[in-house]
Amino acid sequence: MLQAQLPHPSPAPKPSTWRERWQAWRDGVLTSPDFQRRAARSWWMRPIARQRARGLFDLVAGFVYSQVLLACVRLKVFDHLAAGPLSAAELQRVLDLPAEGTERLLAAAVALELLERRESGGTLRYGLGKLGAPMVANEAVAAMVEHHAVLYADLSDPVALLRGGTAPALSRYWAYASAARPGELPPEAVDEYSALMSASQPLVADEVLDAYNVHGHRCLLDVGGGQGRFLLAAARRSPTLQLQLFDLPGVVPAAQRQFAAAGLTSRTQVHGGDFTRDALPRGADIASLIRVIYDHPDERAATILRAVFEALPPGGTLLLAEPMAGARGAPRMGDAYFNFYLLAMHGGRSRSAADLARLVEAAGFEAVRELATPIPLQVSVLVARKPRG
Ligand SMILES: C[S@@+](CC[C@H](N)C(=O)[O-])C[C@H]1O[C@@H](n2cnc3c(N)ncnc32)[C@H](O)[C@@H]1O
Repeated sequence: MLQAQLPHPSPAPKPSTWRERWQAWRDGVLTSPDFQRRAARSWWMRPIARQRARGLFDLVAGFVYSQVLLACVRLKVFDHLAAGPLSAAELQRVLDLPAEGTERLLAAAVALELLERRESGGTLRYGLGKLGAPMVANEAVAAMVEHHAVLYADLSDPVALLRGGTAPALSRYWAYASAARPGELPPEAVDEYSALMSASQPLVADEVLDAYNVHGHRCLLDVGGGQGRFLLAAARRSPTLQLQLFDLPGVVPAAQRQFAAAGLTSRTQVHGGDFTRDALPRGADIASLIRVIYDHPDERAATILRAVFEALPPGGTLLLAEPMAGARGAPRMGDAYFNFYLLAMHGGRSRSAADLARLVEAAGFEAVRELATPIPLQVSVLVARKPRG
């Protein structure tokens, strides 16, 4: 029905260059059912045809795969197998599932390489697969997997989301993203996302701190530092480093509790405020923005970067880390995943390292460079300097 209301696109312009003519010919060939049938039957084209069919099927079935992982996380399947493989009957008992549900889950998890079938002495057991093994006691990924229930609910009508005008649950979850005055949000509005960020911070902190050595610095200001997990990791690397955290007032009590529990209160200053309105604390020679800028549209991102610039002394260092579009080996992460996630969240943008470098330079920084991280899918890093003169 809706289809009938869509305007017809105007006819495409005739291809004029050799490249456009070749692309038009290729589109015609690849969309032809006759070609697809012949490709699947030809011995030399079959591997390509199968690979494409598999790729397309994976896109169609992606949600099911995610839910298999969610079931494994909720049932703590990976943790149950951490001590060694178990039979289906043993797993059925610990998972408290009916026999058929157990068999189906195990078959799906094996197909997705989360688990592995292992036979020995005529007994079939299930052990950790190559994708399941890193999930053992992995609080960070488990928290993200659980969190995706909110995102997937918002994505149930992706066209409505793209058209705007919906009220995605994710934008309520990240209360600051659409609040007129985020500085007035109470702890109840920020606690849930802050706990998620804190739980997932181990995916990021070591990558960033391996890429950039904070040892030579005196004081690190983490802007939008949440509950302080990144600063705690930095403090472990550099025992003399002074720590400053700036985040919304609602986040401050939880951050203070974390520093007190780690015995770091005397090395730490925690400041509450709104980085789009308030000045940031002075005194640090390095400031970090970890998973902060991608939450915000360009104008607000520029305001935050200028606030950081103002807070640093001449020669001060900016450390900016977040997942970036176009990251090496992870083309889908920025342009597909974060692009839609940030749309549902409201107003953020997945940016490439080059886009971020332009924003950083526009705020006044110089000598912007990208540092290599082992897993750019998780985080990429830029460093820049405030001019000395
Ligand atoms: C995506 S979280 C990242 C938290 C932390 N840096 C990390 O990587 O775990 C963004 C952080 O920015 C903070 N934030 C958002 N808007 C803010 C504002 N206007 N002023 C100060 N902090 C803000 C949030 O409270 C949150 O802690």
